[in-house]
Amino acid sequence: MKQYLDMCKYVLENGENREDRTGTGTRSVFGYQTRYDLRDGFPLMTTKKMFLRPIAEELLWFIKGDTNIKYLVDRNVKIWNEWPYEDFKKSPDFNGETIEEFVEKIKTDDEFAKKHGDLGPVYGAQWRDFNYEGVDQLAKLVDSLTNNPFSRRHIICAWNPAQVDNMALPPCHAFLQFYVSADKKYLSCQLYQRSADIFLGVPFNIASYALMTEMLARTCGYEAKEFIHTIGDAHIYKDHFEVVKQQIAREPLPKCKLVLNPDVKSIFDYKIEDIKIEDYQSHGKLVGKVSV
Ligand SMILES: Nc1nc(=O)c2c([nH]1)NC[C@@H]1CN(c3ccc(C(=O)N[C@@H](CCC(=O)O)C(=O)O)cc3)CN21
Ligand SMILES: O=c1ccn([C@H]2C[C@H](O)[C@@H](COP(=O)(O)O)O2)c(=O)[nH]1
Repeated sequence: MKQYLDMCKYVLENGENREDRTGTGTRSVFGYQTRYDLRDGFPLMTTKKMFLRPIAEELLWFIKGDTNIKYLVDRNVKIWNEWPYEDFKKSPDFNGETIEEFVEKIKTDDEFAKKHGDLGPVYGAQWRDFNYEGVDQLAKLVDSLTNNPFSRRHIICAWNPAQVDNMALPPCHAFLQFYVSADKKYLSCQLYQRSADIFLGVPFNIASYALMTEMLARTCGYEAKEFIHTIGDAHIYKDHFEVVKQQIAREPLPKCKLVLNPDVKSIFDYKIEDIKIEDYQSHGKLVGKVSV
């Protein structure tokens, strides 16, 4: 995906060096947009090795309306573990446990998971029960896509100013809008992401929303067309500069194919085994530290 590599280059060459909340330091550009055509393949990064499973599990977790990492931990998805662990370290229950011990306790002790595994009212809560007031944005979206295709209000908003201070991490991919083509054949999705970790987060975010667009398209009677990714603070962490340069030097390979179980008729019914990719070719893995 050349668009992604162009963005990496653009930020390295034109970004400003900035301090950031995590203390790592970034190079950053404000405002950047990329478009991915979903008709010619699925946009899973090919210039480093990726796995769709953690991305799909995280999306199913959002769709369920779940906000506790237990669901992810039980499925060996590690991407959210650091955040509740940081909170746990500050709690009176903390006894010097390592993150591995913390994760093991989440897996085996339900009471512990309930108390220390929740991220607060993050994505899942806002999507399915906005402000804990019963507003199911995802169900409303499915209804409007099905019954009012040309609406300009096909929106899901995860940014909730009233609850943002109670979240382990305020939403990054915050505002989503969908668009049905004039011939009612295609569905496109645009995401506004306020803050984007270009090396670690963005490849996840692109694949996640491309997958969600495909799932919505197929269950609402459309074909997925485009994913448009609009970013506010587009940044590369300083400790990712070298791996990003390595990645830019790699030639993108042909995109893989997404295979969704055609028997699933509702976005709420997908299970992990209904989601597969075929013909995925990639360069080798590239590793970078996550700034917490
Ligand atoms: N600094 C930062 N960057 C992020 O991308 C990010 C956050 N924080 N906080 C919340 C979530 C968690 N996300 C993450 C966290 C870790 C990986 C990561 O380590 N990815 C590895 C593979 C990990 C795996 O498959 O288990 C990678 O190579 O992409 C990716 C996204 C995205 N978000
Ligand atoms: O889906 C995600 C979630 C998070 N990120 C990145 C963007 C930033 O680097 C951090 C969040 O820090 P803030 O100080 O709250 O902006 O996580 C991402 O890229 N994608």
